[in-house]
Amino acid sequence: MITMKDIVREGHPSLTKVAQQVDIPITEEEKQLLKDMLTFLRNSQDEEIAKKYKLRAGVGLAAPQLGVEKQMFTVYYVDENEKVHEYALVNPKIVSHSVEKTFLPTGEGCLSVDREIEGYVPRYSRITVKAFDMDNNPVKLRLKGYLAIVFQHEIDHLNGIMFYDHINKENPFHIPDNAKPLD
Ligand SMILES: O=C(O)C[C@@H](Cc1ccccc1)[C@H](O)SCc1ccccc1
Ligand code: NI
Repeated sequence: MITMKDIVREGHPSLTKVAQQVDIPITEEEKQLLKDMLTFLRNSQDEEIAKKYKLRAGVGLAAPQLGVEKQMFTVYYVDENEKVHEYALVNPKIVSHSVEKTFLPTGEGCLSVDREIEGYVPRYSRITVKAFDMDNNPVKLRLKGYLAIVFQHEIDHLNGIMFYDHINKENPFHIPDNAKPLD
């Protein structure tokens, strides 16, 4: 079972490298890792399990955060309509995006960052992502809102980019002209 000790922290080289493309079809070992990563996210959002194993809540996890420099990530969260958004994807590419940007008014955090870093993280409001799922099927996803933000945070991890790399250094709370806070 993945716990916080398996998650690498700032300073670990995996977090600032471009991860390797994964050969398709993926191996059984890679498929099992994706399943284990999804289980971590579900566990991290379960009050009892998270308390028992001291897990920080997470809605996304990328393989480089486990020191595995492969283009793989998972997302798991339940939205306000109780809809489960669960993804385990390989070799994702943002193939198109809106000009318009958005940001979380509360800023972002990261399971690999053990400190609060304030400031707005501009993200594309809408993205189209092409990837492969864990059964080697090609997928094309059109995303907006919070899910689009989570995907961009995770895909950044596959390219060695941390959320704070997007924060304006002169004014962390600078709002770009074409950006609107996520409602
Ligand atoms: O470190 C990670 O990649 C997981 C992040 C992903 C994330 C952070 C900010 C904005 C979008 C995605 C964690 O989920 S941060 C902790 C968290 C937990 C529940 C809800 C929101 C953020
Ligand atoms: Ni992160």
